[in-house]
Amino acid sequence: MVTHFSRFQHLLLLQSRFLFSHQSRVRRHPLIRTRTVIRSVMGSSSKLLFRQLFEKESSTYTYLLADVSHPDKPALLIDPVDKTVDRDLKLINELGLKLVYAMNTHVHADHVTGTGLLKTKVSGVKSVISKASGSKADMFLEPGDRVSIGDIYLEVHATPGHTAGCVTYVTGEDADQPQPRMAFTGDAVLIRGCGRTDFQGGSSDQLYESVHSQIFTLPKDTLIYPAHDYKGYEVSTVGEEMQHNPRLTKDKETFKSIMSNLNLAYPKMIDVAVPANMVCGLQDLPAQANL
Ligand SMILES: N[C@@H](CCC(=O)N[C@@H](CSS)C(=O)NCC(=O)O)C(=O)O
Ligand SMILES: [Fe+2]
Repeated sequence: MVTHFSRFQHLLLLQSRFLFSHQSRVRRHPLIRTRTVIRSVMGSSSKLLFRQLFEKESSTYTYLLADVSHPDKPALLIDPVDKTVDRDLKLINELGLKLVYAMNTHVHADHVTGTGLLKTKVSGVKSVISKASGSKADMFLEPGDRVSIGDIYLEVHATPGHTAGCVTYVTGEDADQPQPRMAFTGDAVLIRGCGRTDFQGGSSDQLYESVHSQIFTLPKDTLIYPAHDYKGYEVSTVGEEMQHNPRLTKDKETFKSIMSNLNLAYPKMIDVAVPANMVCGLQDLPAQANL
């Protein structure tokens, strides 16, 4: 009995040492602050390379996704900004990726998209946006369409309301896709906020319906990656926003009243950005003819 007890104790000790050293490794690892490592700790697919990049003047997030298990390492960018195209391309080259798609969640009003510029710098890149946006691009998406890079795909969900053509890109639900799922919500859902609805065909009624039917119906652990953040957040989840979003947790009438009383100044670049983004960001460049 004594021997048995001490063996048991020994096992407990070994187990607690393992847990302790594992936790310590995770806490002390110098790369833990990068989002790639966090994603792999969370159990994402090992095929997916994921980076969240920031453009500080417009507080815009650009997302880089690639399938690094594929020999070509095909990659896509979501919501690239013209001013940070060179930074993004440097990273893509350093990582040995092949940029295939430059996508937008909507026609942005606060910055010029980098999609057109990317097309002039990397041959074969295709610009992608929703058909409902009315913008120029190489590929037009409709609800339910999929955009694939290697084995990874994004599914298109129509989420109008901030603009008429807004879409959310959601990683696939199959077991071999990155888990938990990731939703790139553009300006439909911001962390603890949402996109304004006072221009570009915006409608608070429609935004409320879009979010509740297309985003809040995803699994609660789905990661939310917005196009902007003004408050210092990086990522949220569907469950977290369903519980804590100060606008979208309200009933529709209260939401509509909040949205009509935001009193926000128009984005500083709106008069430049919207016309430029309707032609893929290239209104002043000769390459426009190639779009
Ligand atoms: N001050 C910024 C513009 C800020 C702004 O209007 N942001 C938009 C998203 S970009 S179209 C928005 O929807 N904001 C919602 C909110 O609650 O802040 C500038 O001048 O560029
Ligand atoms: Fe926007």
